[in-house]
Amino acid sequence: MEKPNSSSGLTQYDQLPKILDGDANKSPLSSEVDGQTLSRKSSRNQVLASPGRSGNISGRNSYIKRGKSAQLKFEIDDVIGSGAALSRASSASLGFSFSLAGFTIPDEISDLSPFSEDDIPEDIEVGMRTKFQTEPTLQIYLKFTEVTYKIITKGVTSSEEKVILKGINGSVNPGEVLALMGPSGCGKTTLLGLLGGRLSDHTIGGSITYNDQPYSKSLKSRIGFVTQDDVLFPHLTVKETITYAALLKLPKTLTKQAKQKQAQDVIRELGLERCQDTMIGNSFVRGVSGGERKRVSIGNEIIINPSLLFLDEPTSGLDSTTALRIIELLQDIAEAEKTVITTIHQPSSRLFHKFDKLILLGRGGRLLYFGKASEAMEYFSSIGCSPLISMNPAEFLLDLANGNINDVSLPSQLTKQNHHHSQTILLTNGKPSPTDVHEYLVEACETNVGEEMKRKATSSSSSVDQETKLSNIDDSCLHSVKREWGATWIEQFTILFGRGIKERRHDYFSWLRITQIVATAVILGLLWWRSDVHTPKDLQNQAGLVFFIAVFWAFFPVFTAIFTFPQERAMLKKERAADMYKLSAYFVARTTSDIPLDLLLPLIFLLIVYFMAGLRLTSQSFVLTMLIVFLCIIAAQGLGLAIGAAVMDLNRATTLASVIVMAFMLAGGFFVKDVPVFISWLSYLSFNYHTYRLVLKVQYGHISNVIEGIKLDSGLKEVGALVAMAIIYRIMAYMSLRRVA
Ligand SMILES: Nc1ncnc2c1ncn2[C@@H]1O[C@H](COP(=O)(O)OP(=O)(O)OP(=O)(O)O)[C@@H](O)[C@H]1O
Repeated sequence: MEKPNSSSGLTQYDQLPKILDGDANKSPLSSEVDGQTLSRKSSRNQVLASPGRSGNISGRNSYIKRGKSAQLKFEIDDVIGSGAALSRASSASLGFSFSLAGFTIPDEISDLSPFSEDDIPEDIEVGMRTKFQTEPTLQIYLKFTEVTYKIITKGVTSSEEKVILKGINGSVNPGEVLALMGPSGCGKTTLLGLLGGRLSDHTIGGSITYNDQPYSKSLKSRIGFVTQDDVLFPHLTVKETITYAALLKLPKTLTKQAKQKQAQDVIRELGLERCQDTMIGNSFVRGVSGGERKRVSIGNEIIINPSLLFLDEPTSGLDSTTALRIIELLQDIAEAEKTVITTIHQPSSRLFHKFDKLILLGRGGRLLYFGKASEAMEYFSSIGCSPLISMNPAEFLLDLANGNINDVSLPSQLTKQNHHHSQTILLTNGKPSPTDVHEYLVEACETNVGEEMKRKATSSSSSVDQETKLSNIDDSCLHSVKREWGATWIEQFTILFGRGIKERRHDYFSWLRITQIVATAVILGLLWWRSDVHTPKDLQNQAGLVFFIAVFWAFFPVFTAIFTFPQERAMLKKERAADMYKLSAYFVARTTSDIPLDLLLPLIFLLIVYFMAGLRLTSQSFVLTMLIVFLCIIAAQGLGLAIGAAVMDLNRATTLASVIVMAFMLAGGFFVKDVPVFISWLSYLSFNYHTYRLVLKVQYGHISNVIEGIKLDSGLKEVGALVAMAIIYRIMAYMSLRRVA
């Protein structure tokens, strides 16, 4: 969308009365008609009339009611009055079809008389379309020139350089939606990541600027980045997800209530009210639909009112109607002067016409087109490439980018060139090879229009620069070095702690898990039913149970804790990239939020086993045994966390953990009484060893100082060792985590 009314400096709200008061010819709607194209705002008015899109612009409904008839009439007049302009119109919503011969207008549309008040669905009268994030935000224009990106893949003997992107130029202004299109593997996601500041290393070439300044960390809080896979907690509801994002991301100056209200506003704006109490879900848990999940991901990002919004294939896997809703949503967001950049795989014709600008990438990350989406077909036609049959423009462009030229007419010089070089160039049915076509398109883009594009990119950015200055928004904050956290450390900790408990309550209190613990406890209770320690043999028998308890409550937490960081890696990276919280706050919250839940199950376990098996029946012994088991769990959790954070891969982590845990168990003092000196250090590292000794002391310390060949002392050394393990393993886990986030 070209910037409407840029010189007027009016906000969209300010403009609305003008439009609706019938001054249609001077309205932004008409001012956006650029050459042969209809503006997005113009086409958006079609959407206004579609049922189901309600929102609230309280206080402005009177304008809307007054003007809607004129507005819609204006729209139809515009559409019918300009044949070429139809290419920009929201054709599908009116039932237009695109073909080589041009657009055809269905009879029922051409017969339309102007709309009357009665034609407007009720819900539109009530609320009209949602306005997005109308609070002023720093307008950012993004410009990139000659962007290149290489990766170096290291083999066993040599390393190889691979060019992912080469010579990419473009720009995008506030209020515009730029689509990145191209065949799979052409580098769309990579380009998006580069523009969004998500990729940074020395192999990046060219220049990427934000209001003519390079990327700085302070931009993080102004960028929303929606990844291709929705990174959301499956067990949180829609409302919880967006509210937690609001609490963590919105500035400290807002109260908790204000943040919650903002979350509720976003839920409403995104039309998620009906499913706000539904869990997000995943492949195991039934949750919201794919389209709703995508909207939640978008909501998570727009909650901060970002100036720049990046989206990686937001319509993938969605049906065409849902995909259309998502793209309309992006338009709504852009209209609030945000800069929106999205990759898109294979948009339908309807979707394609909704983008303002387009970048078409070819194989090897080469630029084939940058410009207005509505002018792409015209451009390719001007260089001699047109579809031979009726097809969706996006399909045609992707065919060209993929080298599929079966239904494409090509310029004569390309065919002639083949005749001259028939020895070297493969011909397919008299057509040039896809590689030649690709080269031709790249060269055409570079030589014929590359310079023009660069010039346009520069001129449009400077015009926005001018506007940005006019808007009186201080952009010095764009380049401040200091990070702005949305909450204090303590608040971050509290929010993350609460979120952790909510997300995992289902795991911990799943009936499966409780059944597992209760069943194990009952089996142990039955096997050691009312055991006593009257004889050394009985004592040896019961010591077996004590050792089992020490092993069981070490294995269990290690293998649970291993999953903690690898499972949340994507979420952690995403949230840290957005500077949502300090790593230390996340780490402490994440590791402590498991503790209450992890301590409840052993309590249930011990209550069953202790009394069934007839362990020492004094309240002091029970409490001490319980505390020792708790300490063992906390130490073992530390090891699990450290392994998970160091390896960050579940397969490798579980393999490593099983070896370590088995070694600790064998060195625990039950199986091998006299551990050889050269490996005796292993016993001191084993939490099983310390736990076993402590429980032996509590249970049988009153009988003898030597139990099962183990000399029992005060137990302080063992307690110290377990406490040290709990701390040291956690420090190791934190250090490992710093590498990845
Ligand atoms: N870290 C990496 N290591 C090796 N290859 C990489 C890396 N990152 C990207 N690539 C390669 O770069 C190319 C572009 O990847 P990218 O994900 O950007 O493509 P894409 O256009 O988004 O693909 P798709 O549409 O299938 O998602 C691919 O060939 C990919 O294999």
